[in-house]
Amino acid sequence: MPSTASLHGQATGNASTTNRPTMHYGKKDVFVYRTYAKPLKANKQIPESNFQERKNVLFGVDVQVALHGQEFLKNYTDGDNSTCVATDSMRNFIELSGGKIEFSTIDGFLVETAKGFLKQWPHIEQVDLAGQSVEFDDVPVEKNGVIENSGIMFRPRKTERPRASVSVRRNGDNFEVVNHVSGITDVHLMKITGSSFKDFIQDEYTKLPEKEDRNLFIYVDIDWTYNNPEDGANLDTSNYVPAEQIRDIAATVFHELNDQSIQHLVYVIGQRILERFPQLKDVSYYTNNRTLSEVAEASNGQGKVYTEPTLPYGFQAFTVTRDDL
Ligand SMILES: O=c1[nH]c(=O)c2[nH]c(=O)[nH]c2[nH]1
Repeated sequence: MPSTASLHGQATGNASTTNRPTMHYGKKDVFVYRTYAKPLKANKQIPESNFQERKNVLFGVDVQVALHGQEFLKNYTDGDNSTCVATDSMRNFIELSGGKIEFSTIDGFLVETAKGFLKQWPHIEQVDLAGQSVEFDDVPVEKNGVIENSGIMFRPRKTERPRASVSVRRNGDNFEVVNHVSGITDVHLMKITGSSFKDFIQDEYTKLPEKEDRNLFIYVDIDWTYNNPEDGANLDTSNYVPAEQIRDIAATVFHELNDQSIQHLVYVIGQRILERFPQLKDVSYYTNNRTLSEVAEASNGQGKVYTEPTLPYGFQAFTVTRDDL
C-alpha cells in the first residue's frame, strides 16, 4: 500500500528502520462523522477573505491509516499474527477517537489519533494518517418568513475539501510529528476572461492557437507546510491557517491577475499566501487544466459558446517557498 501521503499525490520515504523498501499496512476510507466538534475561528482577517469561522456542527473526514514497525515483520515472514493489529481494529480505533478528542481541525484530530495508536500498541514505531474532509453546507430554509441557514440540516459538497496528512513517530517516551502537510483539494475555478496563453514554442508539433484572452478553468489542489509543524498539528489552533482563507486568496489573485499561464498564476498565488501567513514554510500545487473548448461566438456579439474540454488534460506541479518572496 502506498504511504498515506499518496492520498495527496505526494511521494514519501519509508519509515522502516531496515533497508527493506516497504513494510506498512493499514486501512483506507475510514469515515468519521462528528457532530458539534469545536468551531475553528480565523486567527486574523485578511483582505482576500471574509472567512470568520468553521462552525463544525457536522464534521466529516475520510481517513487513511498506515502502521510501521519492525514487530510486524513476523506477520509476513512466519505467518505469526501475535503482533498484528487487525485493520478492522484500526478502523474502530479511529472511529471512537472521533468522540474522545475535542478537535476543530482534521490536522489536530489526526495527530491526537496517531498518538493514541502509539499509546495503545507499544510496538508500533510510526503511524501515518491522512484525512480528507467530507464537506457539508448548511441548507438555507424558511424560518418565520425569513430564509436562514437551518443549523441542523446539511447538504454534501463535493469540491473544496480541506485535507491533512501526518506521520507521528515514537522517539523514546515521546511522540514526534515527523511529517505534516495541510491542504485543500478540488478547488475548481473558472475565469471567463483575463487569462492569456501565447508565445509558447512554435514548431511542427504546435496545433494550439495562441490566445490573447481565453477562459481558464482549473482544478487545483493546494498543500502547505508550517515552519513549525506544531502550529498546524496542534489542538491549539492559534497559529493555524484555515483552508478557507487559502482558497479565498487563490480566487482573489486569479480574479486580479492577468495571468500568462497556469504556471504564472500558481506562482503569484503562492507568493501571496506566504506573504499573508509568515508561519507557513511553503505552498505546493497540483493543477489540472480544464479550460473549455470554444464552439462559437454568440450571434449578438456578446459572449461565446463553449463545451467540455477533450481528453487528455494538462497538469502542473510546483512548490513556492520563502526564497520566492
Ligand atoms: O496555462 C497553460 N499552461 C500550459 O503549459 C499549457 N499547455 C497547453 O496546451 N495549454 C496550456 N495552458
